[in-house]
Formats: sequence, C-alpha cells, structure tokens
Amino acid sequence: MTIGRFIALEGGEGVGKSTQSRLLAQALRERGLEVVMTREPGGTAGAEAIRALVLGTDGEGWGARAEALLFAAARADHVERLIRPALARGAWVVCDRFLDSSRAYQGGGSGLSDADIRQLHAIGSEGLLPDLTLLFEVAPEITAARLAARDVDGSDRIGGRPADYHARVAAAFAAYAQAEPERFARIQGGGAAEEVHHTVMAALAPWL
Ligand SMILES: Nc1ncnc2c1ncn2[C@@H]1O[C@H](COP(=O)(O)OP(=O)(O)OP(=O)(O)O)[C@@H](O)[C@H]1O
Ligand SMILES: Cc1cn([C@H]2C[C@H](O)[C@@H](COP(=O)(O)O)O2)c(=O)[nH]c1=O
Repeated sequence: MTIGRFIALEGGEGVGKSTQSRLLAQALRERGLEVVMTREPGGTAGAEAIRALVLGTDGEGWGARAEALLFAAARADHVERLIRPALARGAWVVCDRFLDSSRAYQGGGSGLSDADIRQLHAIGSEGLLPDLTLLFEVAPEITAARLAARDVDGSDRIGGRPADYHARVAAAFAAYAQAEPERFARIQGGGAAEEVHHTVMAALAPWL
C-alpha cells in the first residue's frame, strides 16, 4: 500500500488555492495515486451545512468565538469522516484550507489567541496536522483584480471584511510559516497558474 500524504493549501482570498488544488490533484492522479480533493469549511455534509451558516450573508452573523467554534466543529466532522479514513487507506488528501486558516482569520484577523484556536483543534480533531502546508502569497493588488473578476455577485461574509482585516490575516500566515519552516512551503503565487503549479510540484518532489 502507498503512504497517504495530507497536503493543505493556505493563504488569503484569491491567491489561487482552488486552482492549484485542482492542478495538484490532477498531477497526482496521473501518477496513479488515489487523491481525495476537499476543502474547508466543508468536505462532508455536516461541514458543508456549517459552511453555509458561517459564510452565508443572511442574519446578523457570528461573534469571533462562535465563529471559531463553528470552524472547529466543521473541521472535526471533516477529519473524522473524510480525512482520517482517506489517509488510513493510503490516499493523498489535497485540502483547500485547514487549521492555519482558523489561526490566521479567527486568530490574526479577529484577535483570538493562538492557544485557544489550537485548543479547539486538539478537542475537535485530536490535533491532526497536514504533512505539508503550501502557503500561497500574492500581492494584494493582484488578488484584488482576480477577485473583482471572479466575485461579480459579491463576496461571502468573511471575504467581504475590510482590507486591514485581510492584511492581518496575510501577516499571520507569513508569521506561522516563518516560525515553522519544516511544516510550510511558501509559494509565490503571482505568476501564471502553470508556473505556480511547477513550484508546487517542486515542493512535493521528495515524496514523488
Ligand atoms: N496564477 C493565476 N493567474 C491568474 N489568475 C488566477 C491564477 N490562479 C487563480 N486565478 C484566478 O483567480 C481567481 C481566484 O483563484 P482561486 O479561486 O483559485 O483562489 P482561492 O485562493 O481559492 O480563492 P478564495 O479563497 O477566495 O476562494 C479565479 O478566478 C482564478 O481563475
Ligand atoms: C477554513 C477556514 C476558512 N475561513 C474563511 C476564509 C474564507 O474567507 C472562507 C472560505 O472561503 P473559500 O472561498 O473556500 O476560501 O472562510 C476562516 O475564516 N477560518 C477557517 O478556519
């Protein structure tokens, strides 16, 4: 049996995570590997229901603590029902966002402590971490242009937060990658999609 790997793709809005998830999943499948491509919040029926609750724009929204609990609950279901079983049978899991999004958004953006976010993750998901987290970094003026073209009908509740919130999120991601270089690969995502994909494959080369 092949060894399953858990790869998370992280970064702010519009940095290309979904695009690179698709390209990565396709490249791994072409190598004959079983790939489970998934996302957070989401990936299971329960977690997708929480996604609609937390990102939908109806109602008054959530306070920072309730929001952190909702993301942790979605992740707990996702880990238990989809991610752990996939890894146990030797599949590769390609996950668009994971724990570090909670640390960066609910922590760096909304001001909860990193210890609290990690504690929620310890309770909900028994502390599962990806084998590698690809952090995509793109200049804000480039992501703004991409999102203006993509989100013509408006953004979700969190994507629509002000620029200073998203600047804190980006700074938090950068600080986590700097603190744990063995867990992160930093990818400059401002080039063409195929060019960025080559950088991703180079980061994974030791396992392929
Ligand atoms: N390297 C690239 N060059 C130009 N456009 C890109 C590139 N990568 C992605 N895009 C486009 O930018 C937009 C955002 O990309 P994508 O949805 O992959 O980002 P994301 O990080 O998953 O965003 P979000 O977190 O907001 O959902 C899409 O319209 C996509 O087609
Ligand atoms: C997992 C996770 C996500 N978020 C935020 C980040 C984005 O604004 C949305 C997800 O939208 P996407 O188009 O699928 O990227 O949710 C968060 O704040 N905390 C989290 O843990």
